[in-house]
Amino acid sequence: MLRYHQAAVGYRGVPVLTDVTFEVGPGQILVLAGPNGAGKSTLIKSMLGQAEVLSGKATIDGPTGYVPQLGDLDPDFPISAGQVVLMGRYRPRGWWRPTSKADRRAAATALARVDLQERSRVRFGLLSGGQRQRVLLARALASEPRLLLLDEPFNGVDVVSQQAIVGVLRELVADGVTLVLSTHDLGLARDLADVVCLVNGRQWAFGPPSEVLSAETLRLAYGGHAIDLPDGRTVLVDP
Ligand SMILES: Nc1ncnc2c1ncn2[C@@H]1O[C@H](COP(=O)(O)OP(=O)(O)OP(=O)(O)O)[C@@H](O)[C@H]1O
Repeated sequence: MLRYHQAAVGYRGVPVLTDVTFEVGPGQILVLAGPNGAGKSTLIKSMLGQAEVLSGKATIDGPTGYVPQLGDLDPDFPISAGQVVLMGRYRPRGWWRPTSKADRRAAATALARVDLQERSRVRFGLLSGGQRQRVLLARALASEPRLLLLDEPFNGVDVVSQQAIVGVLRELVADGVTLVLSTHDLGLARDLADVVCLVNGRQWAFGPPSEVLSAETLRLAYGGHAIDLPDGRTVLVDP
């Protein structure tokens, strides 16, 4: 479904993240973990063709859905929740064609799946952070992806929305959809991941969470900064 081999990714020829080697199969959850600025978003963007694969090899099997970071969007954009979700039909339909009944049905089903059907006409920017994130998830679902990429999906998200999102993600993997999810929350990484890719400028480890999220590997990858351990503690580690 998704395979990177000794890849370097970055922008305009300059690498941001190197030594990326991993493999994820259908119905698996890959968590990209690492501190702020580690290159997690860049790795996700490389899967979308929005960042460059500068060397090595990347194989991506679509169709691919994308849930961007909430902060990347302008909440003042005058568009309703339902219209945002309908945008997810651009690719399957062709953006130049008018929306069909089937598109509108698919969008309504996606919005219902994240439990926001009654908010369809509400302006996107008036929803809470958690609700906006669920709308963005619904937009990605409307495109019927087999590979779903989520960039920090729980940032600025309330507990109710986080639970709703996790519930949908678990249904998706049960249907064989592959998930790639970035987070700097190591507890969340441990809870959700089948496999974890730990990055910070380069890939430091890849494998099951029990191996990758060990204190020793984290110390190496984080290089002596404050880290949130998977058991909920935050510790300061010397460089
Ligand atoms: N479009 C871009 N062009 C050039 N450099 C960029 C671009 N976007 C990000 N970078 C740089 O790439 C590095 C990694 O950023 P990235 O957003 O991938 O990290 P991250 O792990 O997702 O961090 P965060 O958790 O803060 O989102 C940063 O130094 C950033 O300045």
